[in-house]
Amino acid sequence: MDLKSLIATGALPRVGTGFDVHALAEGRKLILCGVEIPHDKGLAGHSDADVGIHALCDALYGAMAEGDIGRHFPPGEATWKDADSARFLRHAAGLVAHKGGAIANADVTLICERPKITPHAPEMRARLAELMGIPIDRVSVKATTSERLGFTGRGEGIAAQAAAMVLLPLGS
Ligand SMILES: Nc1ccn([C@@H]2O[C@H](COP(=O)(O)O)[C@@H](O)[C@H]2O)c(=O)n1
Ligand SMILES: C[C@@]1(CO)OP(=O)(O)OP(=O)(O)OC[C@H]1O
Repeated sequence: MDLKSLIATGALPRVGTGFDVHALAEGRKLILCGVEIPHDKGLAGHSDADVGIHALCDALYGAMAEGDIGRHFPPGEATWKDADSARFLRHAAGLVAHKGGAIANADVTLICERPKITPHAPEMRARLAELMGIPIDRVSVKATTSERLGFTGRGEGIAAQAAAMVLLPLGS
């Protein structure tokens, strides 16, 4: 059902949050929120390590009380080796639709000193919106440094946090 009809039926707005971290390593592509970004290092992981998408998936699963990404795609399982994380986000969004719900909005924050995220944010928003099947004006991608503090400040890794609101029929 579309968002407007769900609101009219008194569907319950449910919020979810997600957080993820991946280490930066030489010889890896940097893929953030579904977009490949030119950088001297990429994120290490079993999958493509798209930290933004992983955090967003957890926000969607959390909003539905459906566990986390590792429950749906067990860590280290051979099938997910170098997997495109787009697949995980399509699954999370598909589960919302399967329950008769809709995604109201999503907001991702990437935490790193480098690369600069803002120039890539429009493309990231467009990709996330496409994968979730919602309009781009309901998808936000932001960035912050950690003022050179901690592992993100030292450039050892990138962290992401996400929030999403989902409307679900009552009782689902
Ligand atoms: N990797 C990043 C980090 C930050 N930005 C942009 O810079 C602004 C200021 O960041 P502070 O951590 O100093 O508050 C931030 O609001 C972003 O617009 C960025 O593009 N990429
Ligand atoms: C989706 C998975 C699958 O191996 O991807 P990873 O690259 O291992 O990423 P992580 O965020 O550490 O854990 C989630 C995993 O379930």
